[in-house]
Amino acid sequence: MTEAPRYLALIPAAGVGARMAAAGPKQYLPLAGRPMLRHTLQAFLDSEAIHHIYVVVSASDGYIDDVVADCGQRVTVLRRGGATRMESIRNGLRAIDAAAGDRVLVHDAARPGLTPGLIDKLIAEAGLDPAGGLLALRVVDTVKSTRAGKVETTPRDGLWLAQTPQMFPYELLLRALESAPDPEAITDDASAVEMLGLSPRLVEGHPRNLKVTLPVDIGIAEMYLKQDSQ
Ligand SMILES: Nc1ccn([C@@H]2O[C@H](COP(=O)(O)OP(=O)(O)OP(=O)(O)O)[C@@H](O)[C@H]2O)c(=O)n1
Ligand SMILES: C[C@](O)(CO)[C@H](O)COP(=O)(O)O
Repeated sequence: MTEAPRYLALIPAAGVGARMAAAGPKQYLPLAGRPMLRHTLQAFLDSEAIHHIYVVVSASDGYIDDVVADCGQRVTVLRRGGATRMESIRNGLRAIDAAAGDRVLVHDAARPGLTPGLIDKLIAEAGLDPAGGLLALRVVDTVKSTRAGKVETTPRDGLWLAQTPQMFPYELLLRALESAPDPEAITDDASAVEMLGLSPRLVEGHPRNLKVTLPVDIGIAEMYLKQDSQ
């Protein structure tokens, strides 16, 4: 009988938040009374499917110890952040205690609206898929392109916006990131896996799982997080 895989979370949290332009890294901004990253961690702590949680931060990070102080033994901090998201993830994958069949769920620290329900849905629908899977949203607006030097409309049918978590067998993700022709140009983990000719499964996500990127996103994320505490 084949054993069920272990599910490990890997949270890249070594960015500087240039587009947020706050006084410090955006993953530590207070949202509904807690640092953003603490909300993100809570979704994984509340999912019984998650065996262990790894957080990748920069070597000089001065905030993380306070944030994980009450998280217990299921959280490990890796001070191995790189210059790009992909580099931070690659460094993290090389450092975690993972076996061949384990699945790794990579999730942005900057998506604090994730819920245990969304994690469990991703695992239920794609947990055993050999090509992995990710949460994503169907495009609901009309899409314009200016790439050809003029305005063109691209049919939205079949277009999705990638969210995280993005989940893959450990060995596959590491191989994909180590063999990608230009890993620094890749903006999500699934792209690296697609370059190996595989087709990760798309699982319908939720708007509350937005990536907090610009100052305007703070209020939206807080609205969802405050709803949870009512
Ligand atoms: N060198 C980097 C860059 C990003 N990230 C992480 O990757 C996630 C998604 O990246 P993004 O939202 O782009 O965050 P930043 O890189 O911090 O933002 P910006 O691009 O505006 O600087 C974030 O949780 C961020 O902390 C990381 O671990 N290491
Ligand atoms: C991985 C990601 O969250 C998918 O939407 C996103 O691409 C990462 O953020 P970035 O701003 O593109 O680095």
